[in-house]
Amino acid sequence: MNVLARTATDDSPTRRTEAPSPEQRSPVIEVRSLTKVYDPKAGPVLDDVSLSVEKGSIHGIIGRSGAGKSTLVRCLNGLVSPTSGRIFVGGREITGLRGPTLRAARRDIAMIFQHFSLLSSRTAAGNVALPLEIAGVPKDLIHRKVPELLKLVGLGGKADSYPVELSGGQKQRVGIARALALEPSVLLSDEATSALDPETTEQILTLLADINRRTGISIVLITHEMDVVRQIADHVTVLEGGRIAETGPTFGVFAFPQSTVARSFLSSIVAHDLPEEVAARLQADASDATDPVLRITFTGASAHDPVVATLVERFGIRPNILHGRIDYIGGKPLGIMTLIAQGGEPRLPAVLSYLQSLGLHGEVIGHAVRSAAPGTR
Ligand SMILES: Nc1ncnc2c1ncn2[C@@H]1O[C@H](COP(=O)(O)OP(=O)(O)OP(=O)(O)O)[C@@H](O)[C@H]1O
Repeated sequence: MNVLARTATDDSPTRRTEAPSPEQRSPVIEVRSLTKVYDPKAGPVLDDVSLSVEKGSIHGIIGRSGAGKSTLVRCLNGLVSPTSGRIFVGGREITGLRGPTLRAARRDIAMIFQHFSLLSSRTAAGNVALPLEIAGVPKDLIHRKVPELLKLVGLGGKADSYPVELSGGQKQRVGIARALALEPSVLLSDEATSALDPETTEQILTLLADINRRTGISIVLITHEMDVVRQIADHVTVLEGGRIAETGPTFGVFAFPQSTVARSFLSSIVAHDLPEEVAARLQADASDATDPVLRITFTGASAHDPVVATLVERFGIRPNILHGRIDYIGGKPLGIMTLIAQGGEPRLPAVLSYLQSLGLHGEVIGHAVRSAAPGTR
């Protein structure tokens, strides 16, 4: 990669739109059966984790607190030794490396942090120059590279500012420029936007997506926030209790989550929990006094079909819509709507096959006992 051959613009897109070339599809990181035990009495913190990060991709690793994300990232950059398993970066095994060979391998994996980790005694330019100085890059080259790196992250005018004179977003931009200085093939982002407000978070994510698109650098985003993954990651791995709950293209994982943990992350952006009053009337089995509660997931082009009108006209159902919203995951529309299909119990199989024929996912999440009180909406 040559980050210096490209410069950033202000109109950078937030999402990847270009399909990766066949060369890009090979893994830049491969983790095989990684297990980490700190304390045998506490059990493994990472338990038989295998995953692959494609070259040129933005791969989110999401999990709740304690899921093992930081341990995984520390194994990837060689700060923590796995108990067992193997890690390959750019086809080269890094597990077991020590001393100078480990340091050389780590140059190819740069990192940005939640609290930026800048030296307060150095200017923005001085911070970006640091890894180049440590690597013994000649001074004249450093003088040429540093301004280009600062320009790449949109900080061309802040070379002489000290960290205390910079906003959180600007500090993270310095952190990104410093991480890119040695032209690594992987950028690890460990909760890099967690200390930033939503607007600055979006700007930093836009910058990361732009750098990924321009330079082809692979980015691994460690986060506990679904919104971060949703905005820029093309692949996601969901960690839970040290194990992989799900992994795959972001849209597929969150449009059709298989695990409880992925579903709960989805709920955090597409709030589709039932109103309490309806939840209290919900039962698992149908009876003469119930109506089915349907959750319909709309994806892609199907998001534009007149489904609700068809439920009324063709199936004679009176839909009582409880919640509906279209959101965007990796730039693709994902709609989730929950409704009580009043009068729909007898026609349920026909309704579900109609939804399936449109490529929609219909799920009966329970059966609501009819309310005596008017207005369940
Ligand atoms: N150096 C260590 N020694 C012993 N236990 C550790 C160590 N580092 C982490 N752990 C334990 O490993 C588990 C996973 O921690 P880890 O920090 O990897 O999770 P995480 O998903 O990054 O959580 P968070 O989002 O809260 O940082 C926790 O139970 C933690 O207490």
